[in-house]
Amino acid sequence: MAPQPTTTLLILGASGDLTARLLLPGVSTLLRAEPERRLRVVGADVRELDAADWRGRVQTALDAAEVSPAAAAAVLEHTRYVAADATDGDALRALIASLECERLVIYFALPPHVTRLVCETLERIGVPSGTILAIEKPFGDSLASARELNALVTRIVPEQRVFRIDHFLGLHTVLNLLGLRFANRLLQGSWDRGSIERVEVLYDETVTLEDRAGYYDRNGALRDMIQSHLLQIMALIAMEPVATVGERDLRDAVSTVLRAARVVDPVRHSRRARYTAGSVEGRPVPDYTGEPGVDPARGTETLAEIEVEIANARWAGVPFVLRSGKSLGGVRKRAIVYWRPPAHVPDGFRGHDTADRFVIDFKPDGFELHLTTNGKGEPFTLEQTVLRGELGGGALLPYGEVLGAILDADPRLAVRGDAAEECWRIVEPVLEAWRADAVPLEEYEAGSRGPRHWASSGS
Ligand SMILES: O=C1O[C@H](COP(=O)(O)O)[C@@H](O)[C@H](O)[C@H]1O
Repeated sequence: MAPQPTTTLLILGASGDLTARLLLPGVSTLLRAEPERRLRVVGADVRELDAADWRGRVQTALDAAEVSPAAAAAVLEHTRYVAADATDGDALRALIASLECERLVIYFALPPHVTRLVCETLERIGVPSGTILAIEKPFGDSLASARELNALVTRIVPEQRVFRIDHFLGLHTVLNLLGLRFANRLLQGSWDRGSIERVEVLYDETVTLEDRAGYYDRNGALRDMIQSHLLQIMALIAMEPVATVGERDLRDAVSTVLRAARVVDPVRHSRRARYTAGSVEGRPVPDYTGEPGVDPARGTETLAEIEVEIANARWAGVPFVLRSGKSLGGVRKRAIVYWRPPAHVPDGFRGHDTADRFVIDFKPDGFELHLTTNGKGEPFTLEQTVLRGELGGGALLPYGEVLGAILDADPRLAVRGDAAEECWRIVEPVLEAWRADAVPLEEYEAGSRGPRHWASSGS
């Protein structure tokens, strides 16, 4: 087999938190699992960063992942950091020329408005043939901006070489949804409106802003989590069976189901809230509006919920509730599929009142099947038995999984342009209703489960 070309991973925005916290560790787990990969890592950002500081960051990630000495040495030999403003055409041209690379991946670890400026620059100066663009979420900040960005990036490289990154798509449980849904008969037979009453995708976090107010306060929970990650998860739960797990089949099926999805009444079917002072896991948490970097006038929500309807023969009438928030009292990162009650439970049984459900846990990976069964001892008393299973996690961190796919030019784990637009199309009416103040911005105490009257605060 011909040797693979060396890929240069050029990280724009490399001095930021995302690179140190997620990208470099992701690259490192990839190199631990596949030390034969020929990869050069170059960081660039407007901020000056000492060469030793950058090398130290790379080395720390390689050491933490226990990458083999030979593979780590190969990366460290060539890695470097360049202080450059990538929105400046001359600076970016010089940076790309200095890479002398066989194959280039440009990774945008940048806020959406800077990503757009850099893409405009790339359109002017051009990129080496075969270049891949890997763009972090959120992809744009509205339907209109996502459309413009799609048009822009596909003037630089073809769609197949645009990787809209969503690290959730590298989560094993999320990928395992495909096996769970399509490779066993048990679930396939009851995966539709005839059997399922409601689906919830919940992503409750205990973390607060983690020094990301600059990004988060401009976006809020709906844009940060629901518009991207949770709608993608919903699509995998709801999509039609595919003939193959090939890129075209998978991404077509995701887009098709997203096209059928909508928030029927954005005022009745959305909620927003932000946290007030409280305590999370023993840590005091200040009022959101008092967090450093937050502009209280923006009215940013830290907890959001929407109810989506999928208008097709499989799902019509089944609510898909998507919720995510920060500074909550407990972590819930799961999807819950509630089955309808049986058509008839024989008279004489007692204790049958909890819906049977299938719970898919994203962190840690696993699932639970809650089934109504006969109680222990007393034969005519019903209770719920929980069957638990682990879902195979992989050797890679989600970012490693996603980066591996980028380096292999396999777009299955990336969001296609039309799907990115559909996600914005779904949330846009909600954003509009919120802008018009048609939905009140409620409050919840940090450390609680959210406003008490929200149904999703209890399940
Ligand atoms: O993309 C994001 O995801 C994280 C949650 O993902 P996890 O893998 O850490 O569970 C979220 O905290 C962050 O705000 C968001 O930007």
